[in-house]
Amino acid sequence: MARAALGTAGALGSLCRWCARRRYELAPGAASTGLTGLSWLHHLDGVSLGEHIVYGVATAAAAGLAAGGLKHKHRGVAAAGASGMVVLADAWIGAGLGPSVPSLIASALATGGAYAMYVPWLVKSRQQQLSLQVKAAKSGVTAEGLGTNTLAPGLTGATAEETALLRALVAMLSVPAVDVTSLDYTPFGWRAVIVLPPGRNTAPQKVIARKDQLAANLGLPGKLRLARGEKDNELVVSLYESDPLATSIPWPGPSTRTCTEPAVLGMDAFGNPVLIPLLYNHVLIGGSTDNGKSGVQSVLIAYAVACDDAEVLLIDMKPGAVEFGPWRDCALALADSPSRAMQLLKLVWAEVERRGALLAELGEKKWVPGKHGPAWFVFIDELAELVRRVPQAAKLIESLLQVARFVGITLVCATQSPSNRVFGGSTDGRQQYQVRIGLGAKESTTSNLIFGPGAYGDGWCLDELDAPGKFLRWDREHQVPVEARGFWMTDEDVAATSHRYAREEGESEAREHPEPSPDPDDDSPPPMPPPPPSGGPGGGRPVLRAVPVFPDGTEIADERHLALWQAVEKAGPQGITVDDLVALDLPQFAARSSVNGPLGQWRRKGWVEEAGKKGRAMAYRTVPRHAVEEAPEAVEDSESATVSG
Ligand SMILES: Nc1ncnc2c1ncn2[C@@H]1O[C@H](COP(=O)(O)OP(=O)(O)OP(=O)(O)O)[C@@H](O)[C@H]1O
Repeated sequence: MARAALGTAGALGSLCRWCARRRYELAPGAASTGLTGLSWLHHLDGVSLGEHIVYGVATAAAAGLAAGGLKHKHRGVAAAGASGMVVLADAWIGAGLGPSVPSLIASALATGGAYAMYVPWLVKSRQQQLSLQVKAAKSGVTAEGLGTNTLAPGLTGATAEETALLRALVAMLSVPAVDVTSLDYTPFGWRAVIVLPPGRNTAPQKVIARKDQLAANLGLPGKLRLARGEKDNELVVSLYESDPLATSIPWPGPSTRTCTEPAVLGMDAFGNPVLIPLLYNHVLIGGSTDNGKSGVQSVLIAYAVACDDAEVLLIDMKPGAVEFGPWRDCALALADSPSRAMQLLKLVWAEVERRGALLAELGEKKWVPGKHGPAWFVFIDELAELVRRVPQAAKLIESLLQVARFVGITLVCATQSPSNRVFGGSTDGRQQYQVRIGLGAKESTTSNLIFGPGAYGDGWCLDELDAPGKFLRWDREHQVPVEARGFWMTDEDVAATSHRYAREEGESEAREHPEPSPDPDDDSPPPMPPPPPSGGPGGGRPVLRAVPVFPDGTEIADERHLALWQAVEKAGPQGITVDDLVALDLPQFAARSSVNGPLGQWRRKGWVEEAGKKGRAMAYRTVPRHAVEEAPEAVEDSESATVSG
């Protein structure tokens, strides 16, 4: 009830503001309608014969005046007489007949006539006053110096803020704005949408680039924010008089138990909750260090673990998984090193294939959590670090981004330094992220890399976010930047949530994973889904194997190198020759030259040594690990060294 009343009051307020803004355009229509209304009132009161005679005489006099004006070619007198005649006739008909079709026709004719005369005058007068103002501005005379009454009516808005904005814009562009389509008062100040005029330097991006000038022209206290509106000629102007997001907003707890509803990430400056539809939408989170990326991810993880129809898989590239470690107990899998990350990604890929095959069997197009099985949310912290350390992960992630959505698998990737390499190299993987969240970052390039080329110029300015956890969100339905702040989860919140949604000890089954029910009319056995990958639904928590490492502790992320390394290790103390390694026909090592590359590097690092001659060729063996620990620091060398055979 109270909400309906508030809504009605808001709508009324908007209507009044619109009328005030358009008062010059509405004036003739309002006058004519008012006159007709009064004449109907007169009708209700009863019109005497004497009054009819007065109406008649006045109308005839006005007609006489118009005729006289025409006869003596006096345009002014003719126009005044004609208008008077129309207006008086309208009033007479209204008073005589009351609310009726003839009265409405007379009123419409009077209104039309009034506009026919008024519009050319209004346009001319606005042009004159504008040119006067521009001339005055050029010769250094202030608007006030001209006198308030000479200010162009087109530059006087419905409110003081609107007027200030229109004048600040015309002082900068020398052309008035076409329209102010909305001006709303918000918890932080006000926000207006302006339609900019055509011209050489009047595009929103050009105005945004001159924000400081506009702020100076405006001369109002507060912080000015500009952004491109939904249309190419729209500018969104926000004046933050206060900052409703200045203090952190405590996390209110999980909002839902199903991932078919969106996650609530925080609040925006208008006081609205920021809803992130995580299901079927990959999310990219970017921003420089200590600006709240992990905080945002924590809120999203908390949402996902609370959902009965979702599973969480985590990849944390920070040593020791400091960010995601606390969520270990409620995650289906946690990878804390490059090789484990790769295994986890492969596991996810296998699951994508399994789900795809299952959907094909069922003849369905989309994975529905709860019906087909749980949605998977794969969170990756420090995406750039993952791609740097495991380059082949980029391609796999790109493939997942392209196909995983419709099988209910969503990637949520956070990175400090988004770059094309992070997005999979040549192709623009960024486009696969349907939701993008930008946290504070000093460089404009970060804005462009997260939100797309030119975003900074359109107002997606991450350098203006002045507190950790503040962000701008972009998705299909939010194309205009609005400052928001993520909920803040304390360590205690994380620990309590992780404990509350922890998976049972030894839980073998993941979430319920329904199979299609057989068709009673169909004798053939129901389609069997392909076997799940190790772990995951039906297989419980996946086990990420022990990580194979080189003697210096770095992981052997490349599988082909791993096979070669294992072949040398397997040969034992007597070693193996290059020809024997080639004879093993390992992938990518079918020629001496390809074996020589890594073998040479390992020798230079002191991991592999000569084991003596076998026939005419030198055999090689791995150096015992304790010996390697004492070996001098390895020299990074991308060039392959040749090993003699
Ligand atoms: N939503 C928030 N509200 C208030 N303060 C926050 C919020 N998010 C983060 N912070 C503050 O900022 C600090 C850094 O946050 P966080 O660790 O999430 O940043 P980050 O961008 O992930 O950093 P890094 O790149 O080092 O991982 C936190 O310790 C906290 O004090």
